[in-house]
Amino acid sequence: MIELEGLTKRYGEKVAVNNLSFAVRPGMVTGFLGPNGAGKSTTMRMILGLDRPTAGDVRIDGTHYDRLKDPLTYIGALLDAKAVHGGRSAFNHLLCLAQSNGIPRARVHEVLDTVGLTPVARKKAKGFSLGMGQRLGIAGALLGDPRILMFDEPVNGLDPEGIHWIRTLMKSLAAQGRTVFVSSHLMSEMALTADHLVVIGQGRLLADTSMADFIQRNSRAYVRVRTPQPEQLSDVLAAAGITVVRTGDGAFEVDGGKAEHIGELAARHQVVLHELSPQQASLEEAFMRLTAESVEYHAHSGSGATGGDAPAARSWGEGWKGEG
Ligand SMILES: Nc1ncnc2c1ncn2[C@@H]1O[C@H](COP(=O)(O)OP(=O)(O)OP(=O)(O)O)[C@@H](O)[C@H]1O
Repeated sequence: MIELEGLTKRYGEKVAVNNLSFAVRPGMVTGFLGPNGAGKSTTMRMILGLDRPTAGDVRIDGTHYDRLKDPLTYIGALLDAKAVHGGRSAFNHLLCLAQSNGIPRARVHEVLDTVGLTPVARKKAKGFSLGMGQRLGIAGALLGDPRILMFDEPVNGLDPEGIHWIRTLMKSLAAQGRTVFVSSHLMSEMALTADHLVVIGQGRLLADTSMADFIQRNSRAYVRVRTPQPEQLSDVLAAAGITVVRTGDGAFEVDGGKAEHIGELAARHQVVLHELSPQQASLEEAFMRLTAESVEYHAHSGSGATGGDAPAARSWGEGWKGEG
Protein backbone atom coordinates (compact mmCIF):
# COMPACT_ATOMS: atom_id res chain seq x y z
CA MET A 1 0.00 0.00 0.00
CA ILE A 2 1.14 3.54 -0.77
CA GLU A 3 -0.26 6.30 1.44
CA LEU A 4 -0.01 10.02 0.71
CA GLU A 5 -0.94 12.60 3.32
CA GLY A 6 -1.09 16.27 2.42
CA LEU A 7 1.77 15.73 -0.03
CA THR A 8 2.93 19.06 -1.47
CA LYS A 9 5.80 20.10 -3.74
CA ARG A 10 6.66 23.68 -4.66
CA TYR A 11 9.25 24.81 -7.17
CA GLY A 12 9.59 28.50 -6.31
CA GLU A 13 6.19 30.04 -7.03
CA LYS A 14 4.97 26.93 -8.86
CA VAL A 15 2.93 24.45 -6.79
CA ALA A 16 3.49 21.19 -8.70
CA VAL A 17 1.72 18.96 -6.14
CA ASN A 18 -0.85 20.51 -3.87
CA ASN A 19 -1.91 18.82 -0.62
CA LEU A 20 -2.54 15.37 -2.10
CA SER A 21 -3.98 12.68 0.17
CA PHE A 22 -5.00 9.25 -1.07
CA ALA A 23 -4.10 5.57 -0.72
CA VAL A 24 -3.09 3.09 -3.42
CA ARG A 25 -4.34 -0.34 -2.41
CA PRO A 26 -3.16 -3.87 -3.16
CA GLY A 27 -4.91 -6.35 -5.45
CA MET A 28 -5.92 -3.84 -8.09
CA VAL A 29 -4.60 -1.53 -10.78
CA THR A 30 -4.92 2.10 -9.71
CA GLY A 31 -4.80 4.56 -12.59
CA PHE A 32 -3.20 7.94 -11.85
CA LEU A 33 -4.72 10.27 -14.35
CA GLY A 34 -4.16 13.92 -15.13
CA PRO A 35 -3.46 16.23 -18.06
CA ASN A 36 0.13 17.16 -18.98
CA GLY A 37 1.84 19.00 -16.15
CA ALA A 38 -0.73 17.89 -13.55
CA GLY A 39 1.99 16.67 -11.18
CA LYS A 40 1.93 12.89 -11.75
CA SER A 41 5.67 12.42 -12.27
CA THR A 42 6.52 14.74 -9.37
CA THR A 43 4.22 12.71 -7.09
CA MET A 44 5.83 9.45 -8.21
CA ARG A 45 9.31 10.86 -7.66
CA MET A 46 8.35 11.83 -4.11
CA ILE A 47 7.00 8.33 -3.46
CA LEU A 48 10.44 6.99 -4.40
CA GLY A 49 12.30 9.59 -2.33
CA LEU A 50 13.82 11.15 -5.48
CA ASP A 51 12.21 14.51 -4.68
CA ARG A 52 11.76 15.85 -1.17
CA PRO A 53 8.21 17.04 -0.35
CA THR A 54 7.79 20.68 0.63
CA ALA A 55 5.09 19.48 3.04
CA GLY A 56 3.18 16.31 3.83
CA ASP A 57 4.18 12.72 3.91
CA VAL A 58 4.26 9.55 1.81
CA ARG A 59 4.73 6.00 3.10
CA ILE A 60 5.23 2.61 1.49
CA ASP A 61 3.73 -0.12 3.64
CA GLY A 62 3.96 2.34 6.52
CA THR A 63 7.62 3.30 5.98
CA HIS A 64 9.43 6.11 4.13
CA TYR A 65 11.25 4.93 1.01
CA ASP A 66 14.68 5.90 2.30
CA ARG A 67 14.18 3.77 5.41
CA LEU A 68 13.28 0.61 3.47
CA LYS A 69 15.88 -2.15 3.63
CA ASP A 70 16.47 -3.43 0.07
CA PRO A 71 13.85 -1.06 -1.41
CA LEU A 72 13.64 -2.92 -4.76
CA THR A 73 12.07 -5.83 -2.89
CA TYR A 74 9.26 -3.51 -1.67
CA ILE A 75 8.59 -1.29 -4.65
CA GLY A 76 9.67 -1.50 -8.27
CA ALA A 77 9.23 1.46 -10.60
CA LEU A 78 9.47 2.44 -14.23
CA LEU A 79 9.82 6.22 -14.28
CA ASP A 80 11.92 6.91 -17.34
CA ALA A 81 12.68 4.05 -19.71
CA LYS A 82 15.62 6.00 -21.16
CA ALA A 83 17.39 6.05 -17.78
CA VAL A 84 19.54 3.07 -18.76
CA HIS A 85 23.29 3.02 -19.43
CA GLY A 86 23.12 2.59 -23.22
CA GLY A 87 26.56 0.98 -23.46
CA ARG A 88 25.50 -1.94 -21.26
CA SER A 89 23.68 -5.01 -22.46
CA ALA A 90 20.18 -5.65 -21.10
CA PHE A 91 21.60 -8.54 -19.05
CA ASN A 92 24.44 -6.46 -17.56
CA HIS A 93 22.14 -3.55 -16.77
CA LEU A 94 19.87 -5.85 -14.76
CA LEU A 95 22.80 -7.72 -13.22
CA CYS A 96 24.26 -4.44 -11.88
CA LEU A 97 20.89 -3.57 -10.37
CA ALA A 98 20.58 -7.06 -8.88
CA GLN A 99 24.08 -7.09 -7.39
CA SER A 100 23.70 -3.69 -5.76
CA ASN A 101 20.41 -4.78 -4.19
CA GLY A 102 21.30 -8.26 -2.94
CA ILE A 103 19.14 -9.98 -5.58
CA PRO A 104 20.35 -13.38 -6.92
CA ARG A 105 21.68 -13.58 -10.51
CA ALA A 106 19.07 -16.21 -11.43
CA ARG A 107 16.36 -13.59 -11.00
CA VAL A 108 17.86 -11.61 -13.91
CA HIS A 109 17.15 -14.52 -16.25
CA GLU A 110 13.62 -14.85 -14.87
CA VAL A 111 12.66 -11.20 -15.45
CA LEU A 112 14.27 -11.14 -18.92
CA ASP A 113 12.06 -14.10 -19.72
CA THR A 114 8.94 -12.45 -18.27
CA VAL A 115 9.37 -9.35 -20.45
CA GLY A 116 10.40 -11.34 -23.54
CA LEU A 117 13.93 -9.92 -23.86
CA THR A 118 15.89 -13.19 -23.47
CA PRO A 119 16.80 -13.36 -27.20
CA VAL A 120 18.36 -9.86 -27.08
CA ALA A 121 19.72 -10.01 -23.52
CA ARG A 122 23.35 -9.61 -24.65
CA LYS A 123 22.64 -6.71 -27.01
CA LYS A 124 23.50 -3.15 -25.99
CA ALA A 125 20.50 -1.18 -24.69
CA LYS A 126 21.31 1.84 -26.88
CA GLY A 127 20.24 -0.17 -29.94
CA PHE A 128 16.83 -0.95 -28.39
CA SER A 129 13.56 0.31 -29.82
CA LEU A 130 11.21 2.31 -27.58
CA GLY A 131 9.17 -0.82 -26.86
CA MET A 132 12.25 -2.89 -25.97
CA GLY A 133 13.45 -0.05 -23.70
CA GLN A 134 10.07 -0.07 -21.91
CA ARG A 135 10.34 -3.84 -21.48
CA LEU A 136 13.83 -3.48 -20.02
CA GLY A 137 12.59 -0.79 -17.61
CA ILE A 138 9.76 -3.07 -16.54
CA ALA A 139 12.20 -5.96 -16.05
CA GLY A 140 14.14 -3.67 -13.67
CA ALA A 141 10.94 -2.88 -11.77
CA LEU A 142 10.12 -6.59 -11.42
CA LEU A 143 13.65 -7.61 -10.41
CA GLY A 144 13.15 -7.55 -6.64
CA ASP A 145 9.78 -9.35 -6.91
CA PRO A 146 8.18 -6.39 -5.10
CA ARG A 147 4.63 -6.25 -3.74
CA ILE A 148 4.23 -2.72 -5.11
CA LEU A 149 4.79 -1.61 -8.71
CA MET A 150 4.67 1.86 -10.12
CA PHE A 151 4.75 2.76 -13.82
CA ASP A 152 4.89 6.32 -15.20
CA GLU A 153 3.15 6.49 -18.60
CA PRO A 154 4.29 2.96 -19.57
CA VAL A 155 2.39 2.82 -22.88
CA ASN A 156 3.66 6.14 -24.26
CA GLY A 157 4.81 5.66 -27.83
CA LEU A 158 4.21 1.91 -27.92
CA ASP A 159 2.59 -0.02 -30.77
CA PRO A 160 -0.74 -1.85 -30.16
CA GLU A 161 0.99 -5.16 -29.41
CA GLY A 162 3.24 -3.49 -26.80
CA ILE A 163 0.27 -1.68 -25.24
CA HIS A 164 -1.69 -4.91 -25.03
CA TRP A 165 1.26 -6.68 -23.42
CA ILE A 166 1.73 -4.00 -20.73
CA ARG A 167 -2.00 -3.91 -20.01
CA THR A 168 -2.12 -7.68 -19.54
CA LEU A 169 1.01 -7.63 -17.36
CA MET A 170 -0.39 -4.94 -15.04
CA LYS A 171 -3.64 -6.83 -14.61
CA SER A 172 -1.86 -10.09 -13.85
CA LEU A 173 0.39 -8.38 -11.28
CA ALA A 174 -2.70 -6.98 -9.56
CA ALA A 175 -4.40 -10.38 -9.71
CA GLN A 176 -1.41 -11.76 -7.77
CA GLY A 177 -2.39 -9.36 -4.97
CA ARG A 178 0.22 -6.71 -5.74
CA THR A 179 -0.30 -2.95 -5.60
CA VAL A 180 -0.10 -1.53 -9.14
CA PHE A 181 0.01 2.25 -9.61
CA VAL A 182 0.16 3.49 -13.20
CA SER A 183 0.04 7.03 -14.57
CA SER A 184 -1.49 8.12 -17.83
CA HIS A 185 -3.03 11.15 -19.48
CA LEU A 186 -5.41 8.96 -21.50
CA MET A 187 -8.77 8.11 -20.02
CA SER A 188 -9.47 5.57 -22.75
CA GLU A 189 -6.34 3.61 -21.78
CA MET A 190 -7.22 3.66 -18.09
CA ALA A 191 -10.78 2.52 -18.79
CA LEU A 192 -9.32 -0.70 -20.19
CA THR A 193 -6.75 -1.26 -17.45
CA ALA A 194 -7.58 0.32 -14.11
CA ASP A 195 -9.91 -0.89 -11.35
CA HIS A 196 -9.56 2.37 -9.45
CA LEU A 197 -8.91 5.95 -10.53
CA VAL A 198 -7.12 8.85 -8.92
CA VAL A 199 -7.47 12.01 -11.00
CA ILE A 200 -5.39 15.15 -10.41
CA GLY A 201 -5.25 18.55 -12.09
CA GLN A 202 -2.71 21.29 -11.31
CA GLY A 203 -1.42 19.18 -8.45
CA ARG A 204 -4.80 18.89 -6.73
CA LEU A 205 -6.95 15.81 -6.16
CA LEU A 206 -10.04 15.93 -8.42
CA ALA A 207 -11.36 12.39 -8.00
CA ASP A 208 -10.61 9.19 -6.08
CA THR A 209 -13.14 6.63 -7.24
CA SER A 210 -13.63 3.10 -8.51
CA MET A 211 -13.50 2.74 -12.30
CA ALA A 212 -16.94 1.08 -12.23
CA ASP A 213 -18.41 4.11 -10.46
CA PHE A 214 -16.73 6.49 -12.91
CA ILE A 215 -18.16 4.57 -15.86
CA GLN A 216 -21.61 4.34 -14.31
CA ARG A 217 -21.72 8.10 -13.66
CA ASN A 218 -20.39 9.08 -17.05
CA SER A 219 -21.70 6.58 -19.57
CA ARG A 220 -24.74 8.73 -20.19
CA ALA A 221 -27.00 7.14 -22.78
CA TYR A 222 -29.29 9.44 -24.74
CA VAL A 223 -30.95 9.82 -28.13
CA ARG A 224 -30.03 12.69 -30.41
CA VAL A 225 -32.94 14.00 -32.49
CA ARG A 226 -32.99 16.65 -35.22
CA THR A 227 -36.18 17.96 -36.76
CA PRO A 228 -37.29 20.97 -38.85
CA GLN A 229 -40.38 21.12 -36.53
CA PRO A 230 -38.79 21.57 -33.10
CA GLU A 231 -41.82 23.11 -31.39
CA GLN A 232 -44.17 20.30 -32.49
CA LEU A 233 -41.71 17.59 -31.49
CA SER A 234 -41.11 19.22 -28.14
CA ASP A 235 -44.89 19.28 -27.49
CA VAL A 236 -45.37 15.67 -28.61
CA LEU A 237 -42.57 14.40 -26.37
CA ALA A 238 -43.68 16.54 -23.42
CA ALA A 239 -47.22 15.12 -23.76
CA ALA A 240 -45.68 11.63 -23.53
CA GLY A 241 -43.82 12.65 -20.36
CA ILE A 242 -40.43 12.79 -22.07
CA THR A 243 -38.23 15.78 -21.29
CA VAL A 244 -35.71 16.96 -23.82
CA VAL A 245 -32.61 19.15 -23.73
CA ARG A 246 -31.96 21.54 -26.61
CA THR A 247 -28.32 21.52 -27.77
CA GLY A 248 -26.36 24.44 -29.24
CA ASP A 249 -26.87 23.23 -32.82
CA GLY A 250 -30.68 23.08 -32.52
CA ALA A 251 -30.90 19.31 -31.98
CA PHE A 252 -32.58 17.63 -29.02
CA GLU A 253 -31.02 15.22 -26.56
CA VAL A 254 -33.47 12.81 -24.95
CA ASP A 255 -32.25 11.08 -21.80
CA GLY A 256 -33.50 7.62 -21.02
CA GLY A 257 -35.72 7.42 -24.11
CA LYS A 258 -35.69 4.66 -26.71
CA ALA A 259 -35.08 5.72 -30.32
CA GLU A 260 -37.92 3.45 -31.53
CA HIS A 261 -40.42 5.05 -29.14
CA ILE A 262 -39.43 8.60 -30.13
CA GLY A 263 -39.59 7.68 -33.84
CA GLU A 264 -43.06 6.18 -33.47
CA LEU A 265 -44.39 9.19 -31.54
CA ALA A 266 -43.00 11.53 -34.22
CA ALA A 267 -44.56 9.45 -37.03
CA ARG A 268 -47.94 9.32 -35.29
CA HIS A 269 -48.00 13.13 -35.07
CA GLN A 270 -46.51 13.64 -38.53
CA VAL A 271 -43.34 15.31 -37.29
CA VAL A 272 -40.48 15.05 -39.78
CA LEU A 273 -37.17 13.79 -38.34
CA HIS A 274 -33.76 14.44 -39.90
CA GLU A 275 -31.84 12.46 -37.31
CA LEU A 276 -32.66 9.85 -34.66
CA SER A 277 -29.48 8.40 -33.21
CA PRO A 278 -28.71 6.63 -29.91
CA GLN A 279 -25.55 8.10 -28.30
CA GLN A 280 -23.20 7.13 -25.51
CA ALA A 281 -21.13 9.86 -23.82
CA SER A 282 -17.42 9.03 -23.93
CA LEU A 283 -15.31 8.64 -20.82
CA GLU A 284 -12.63 10.78 -22.47
CA GLU A 285 -15.14 13.65 -22.61
CA ALA A 286 -15.98 13.14 -18.94
CA PHE A 287 -12.29 13.27 -18.02
CA MET A 288 -11.81 16.43 -20.08
CA ARG A 289 -14.75 18.10 -18.35
CA LEU A 290 -13.43 17.06 -14.94
CA THR A 291 -9.98 18.51 -15.60
CA ALA A 292 -11.10 21.43 -17.79
CA GLU A 293 -10.17 24.09 -15.26
CA SER A 294 -6.78 22.64 -14.54
CA VAL A 295 -5.32 22.05 -18.00
CA GLU A 296 -2.04 23.98 -18.15
CA TYR A 297 -2.07 24.97 -21.81
CA HIS A 298 -5.40 25.32 -23.62
CA ALA A 299 -5.86 25.25 -27.36
CA HIS A 300 -8.50 27.91 -27.96
CA SER A 301 -10.94 26.26 -30.36
CA GLY A 302 -13.96 28.06 -28.93
CA SER A 303 -16.11 24.95 -28.60
CA GLY A 304 -13.85 22.16 -27.32
CA ALA A 305 -14.71 20.05 -24.31
CA THR A 306 -11.80 21.68 -22.46
CA GLY A 307 -13.43 25.07 -22.91
CA GLY A 308 -16.48 25.28 -20.65
CA ASP A 309 -18.44 23.32 -18.08
CA ALA A 310 -16.14 24.21 -15.23
CA PRO A 311 -18.87 24.28 -12.55
CA ALA A 312 -20.03 20.78 -13.53
CA ALA A 313 -16.43 19.60 -13.47
CA ARG A 314 -15.93 20.95 -10.00
CA SER A 315 -19.07 19.42 -8.55
CA TRP A 316 -18.35 15.99 -10.08
CA GLY A 317 -14.86 16.11 -8.60
CA GLU A 318 -16.26 16.88 -5.16
CA GLY A 319 -18.79 14.08 -5.47
CA TRP A 320 -16.19 11.48 -6.28
CA LYS A 321 -13.64 12.12 -3.60
CA GLY A 322 -13.28 9.38 -1.09
CA GLU A 323 -15.85 7.11 -2.63
CA GLY A 324 -13.43 4.36 -3.52
N1 LIG B 1 12.32 20.50 -11.37
C1 LIG B 1 11.29 21.31 -11.64
N2 LIG B 1 11.43 22.65 -11.54
C2 LIG B 1 10.39 23.48 -11.80
N3 LIG B 1 9.15 23.06 -12.16
C3 LIG B 1 8.95 21.75 -12.26
C4 LIG B 1 10.00 20.79 -12.01
N4 LIG B 1 9.50 19.55 -12.19
C5 LIG B 1 8.20 19.72 -12.55
N5 LIG B 1 7.87 21.03 -12.59
C6 LIG B 1 6.55 21.59 -12.92
O1 LIG B 1 5.60 20.97 -12.07
C7 LIG B 1 4.39 20.68 -12.77
C8 LIG B 1 4.09 19.19 -12.68
O2 LIG B 1 5.02 18.46 -13.51
P1 LIG B 1 4.98 16.88 -13.66
O3 LIG B 1 6.08 16.52 -14.60
O4 LIG B 1 4.97 16.26 -12.32
O5 LIG B 1 3.57 16.66 -14.34
P2 LIG B 1 2.99 15.36 -15.08
O6 LIG B 1 1.57 15.25 -14.63
O7 LIG B 1 3.88 14.21 -14.87
O8 LIG B 1 3.01 15.83 -16.59
P3 LIG B 1 3.28 15.02 -17.96
O9 LIG B 1 2.05 14.19 -18.21
O10 LIG B 1 3.43 16.15 -18.94
O11 LIG B 1 4.53 14.24 -17.75
C9 LIG B 1 4.60 21.19 -14.19
O12 LIG B 1 4.06 22.48 -14.31
C10 LIG B 1 6.10 21.24 -14.33
O13 LIG B 1 6.48 22.23 -15.27
